[in-house]
Amino acid sequence: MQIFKFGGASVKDAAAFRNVRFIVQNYSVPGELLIVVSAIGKTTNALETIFSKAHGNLIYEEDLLKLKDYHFSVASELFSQNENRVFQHLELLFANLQEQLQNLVPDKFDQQYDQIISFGELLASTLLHHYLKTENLPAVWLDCRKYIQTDSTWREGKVDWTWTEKLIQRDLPEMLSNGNIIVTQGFIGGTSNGQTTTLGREGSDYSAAIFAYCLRAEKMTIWKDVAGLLNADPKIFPNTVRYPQISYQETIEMAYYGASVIHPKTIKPLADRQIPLFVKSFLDPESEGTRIGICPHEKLAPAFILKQNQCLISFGVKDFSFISEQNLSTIFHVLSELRIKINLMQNSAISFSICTDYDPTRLEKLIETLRDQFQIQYNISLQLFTIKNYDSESIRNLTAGKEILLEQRTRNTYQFACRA
Ligand SMILES: Nc1ncnc2c1ncn2[C@@H]1O[C@H](COP(=O)(O)OP(=O)(O)O)[C@@H](O)[C@H]1O
Ligand SMILES: N[C@@H](CC(=O)OP(=O)(O)O)C(=O)O
Repeated sequence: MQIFKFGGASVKDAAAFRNVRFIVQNYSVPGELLIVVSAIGKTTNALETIFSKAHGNLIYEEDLLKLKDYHFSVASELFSQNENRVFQHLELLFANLQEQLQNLVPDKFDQQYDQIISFGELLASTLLHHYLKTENLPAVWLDCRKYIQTDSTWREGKVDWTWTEKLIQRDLPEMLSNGNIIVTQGFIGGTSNGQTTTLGREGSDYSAAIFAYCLRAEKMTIWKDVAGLLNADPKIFPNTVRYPQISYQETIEMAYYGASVIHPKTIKPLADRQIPLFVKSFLDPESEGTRIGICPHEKLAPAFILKQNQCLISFGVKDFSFISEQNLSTIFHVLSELRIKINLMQNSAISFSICTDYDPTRLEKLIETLRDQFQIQYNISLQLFTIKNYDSESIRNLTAGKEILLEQRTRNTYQFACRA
């Protein structure tokens, strides 16, 4: 059996849904397919805006209506009005969403975030399930919150692998053996007491990998708007090249450094069970794409990765002592408590610097906690560039004209933070 994952871009309108149906019909067999789908288009961003407005007691009704219109306009193009079960389902979901938005309480921000933001995937999977059925495909809708079990680390639920695998193995092989195509949600999971969690933004690739792992799938395909895994994001860098095949190791590093085409957590479950991952274009499904798996280490074209909106923080010692392991341990402890992830770090005799994603709330807490012990300085609005498998020409071309604040080079990887 295999797993298909369709992201927001591949289900952004009615034509995109028709294309998904074409791919399902032509590249899979009923009884051997589980589909993971993300929220349509930019729905998750829209839900984040609605949630933060509702939480701040601001007017959000217009945004909610726009989101509802978007879903109903896609539905109206796909379904005739008299075939109304899908419309009822969408109405119910929006009524539920509205009710939850009206009952937010001031604390529990992250917990409530998950309950609200998860509606995107519930809506998208409802649309896709009904649409495939209308097209005479044997689709069944699966509530993945009953299968992907997580702890209650809101916004980044940690998967309970043993329990998740047990539940999936208990029910899904039988559902598939009855000839069904399972349609489920990406990005979301559930706790043992029935609360919804999310797995981290852009986490649907990871959801698909969880299902692939637990079902010991033969392969998994993520359908994207690009020709495969390229050596850079074509929206940012000109003249990209596609990797026809690439190892898990190389891919996991690219994802870690910020290649947003694959969620960084996706690779490990697949590599653990040696399940190949295909990145293919939903715009040109016949084309070869990229195969990620066990493969010989060839010399790869340099890969260019850009992380935007970075913050460079420097911790200086206040007396004339050096940065010690004791200091570092204090800093790391606070970073871990605040869930601040380090993208790059470097120390000198009297200071320690890190580059992280800019999050004003977390930064404020960090400074508040450590200001008595360290002199803290920071710069925001920075870019972090990484070149994997660099050569001197790629470094020269990329750094030209940039004001570099921090740089680092290992045998295979060159990184620098600079002003945007
Ligand atoms: N190395 C890369 N190769 C291909 N695409 C990349 C790469 N790095 C970033 N991207 C971007 O990833 C996008 C696809 O990922 P994403 O938007 O998350 O898809 P979806 O939300 O549909 O799953 C591409 O449109 C491209 O702009
Ligand atoms: N909808 C979620 C999860 C996701 O992975 O979406 P996509 O597959 O469109 O990147 C998000 O936008 O974060």
